[in-house]
Amino acid sequence: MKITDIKLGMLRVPLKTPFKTALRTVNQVEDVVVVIETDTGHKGYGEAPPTAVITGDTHGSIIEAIRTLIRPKLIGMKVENLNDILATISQSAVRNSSAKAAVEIAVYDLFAQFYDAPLYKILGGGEPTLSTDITISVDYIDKMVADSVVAVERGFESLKIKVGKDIGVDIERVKAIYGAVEGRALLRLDANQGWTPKEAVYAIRTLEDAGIKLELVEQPVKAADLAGMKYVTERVYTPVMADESGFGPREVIELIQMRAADIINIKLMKTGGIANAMKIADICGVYDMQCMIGCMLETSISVSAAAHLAVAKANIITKVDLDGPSLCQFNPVKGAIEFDDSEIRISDAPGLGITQIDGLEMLP
Ligand SMILES: C[C@H](N)C(=O)N[C@H](CCC(=O)O)C(=O)O
Ligand SMILES: [Mg+2]
Repeated sequence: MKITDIKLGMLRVPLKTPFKTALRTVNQVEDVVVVIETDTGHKGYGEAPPTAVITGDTHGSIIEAIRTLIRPKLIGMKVENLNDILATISQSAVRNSSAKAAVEIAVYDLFAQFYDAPLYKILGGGEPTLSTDITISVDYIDKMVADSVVAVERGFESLKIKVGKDIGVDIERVKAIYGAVEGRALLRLDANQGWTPKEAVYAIRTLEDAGIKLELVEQPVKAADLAGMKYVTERVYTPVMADESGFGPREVIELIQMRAADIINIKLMKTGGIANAMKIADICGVYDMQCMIGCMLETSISVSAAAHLAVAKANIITKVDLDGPSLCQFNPVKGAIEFDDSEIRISDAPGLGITQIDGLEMLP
């Protein structure tokens, strides 16, 4: 199965409600879609969101990297020579992790189709179901409480509460939400780098002292401040999870060796795709460290790849934050994965199982 072309498109889907974090506010998913064509007629799909505040990637940088640095090298390569293709993508440029992830996901989609098996079986097997949390955007306290109650009533058992805007209000936000949903859902906080190390320790200890049990706190301090991550991790009982601080395997090894986090959030858009994500899961397995599988603002194209990976590594990837498609007003992707509120069911069709993408605008 030879790669004959790599085409790009744009997929736009409005969100149900604005997505607000300490880093940004977004109203719609607007992602670059990769379609890899082959001489057998099979197509592989991938997706890259422009999360400039986290990955540095924009629409322009994603499109340019794929068109000029990756596409010319991949055309003519055989899908069954997966490791050659992975090395070629990885060596095509430094960084550009979202562009690399989108292409790699499409290649894995084809590789699994070549063997006529769903991707998770190629990655190691497992049960094709997952349960995800849902994000509660940082907002006025009353709005966050109302959103949390609705999410719990829809059956979500884990809520990812965005904080990191103002330490005093953040503490009140979490207390109010905990009071409203206590015993009905686990609370994960994500500060998206919004606190200083001292603020983070103060906030988490204040919540712990108030008897509030948090499942974890994600990325309390600036991404590059590993000493700050360690400072917080050492001083609180609540597990601290690294997100923006850990992109690839090397950074994760550093985080582990420094003991700067208790959990790692693996996202394909940070790792540059599935191969590095598997390496990170294996590294964490060696150190008995748990992982979360996370996503950016993505539809079911790339979220389905993350879901396949998660079920294949379910012994290490024990936490799931794959709510991108749930935040969208509609699902433009047919096949792949089915969402029933918190429950995700992976298709048993070959590859990612994508059969149709509505509203995909191909780029010239
Ligand atoms: C969508 C997912 N639940 C999430 O919260 N991801 C964010 C980053 C997403 C973004 O800003 O696009 C995270 O874990 O920090
Ligand atoms: Mg995060």
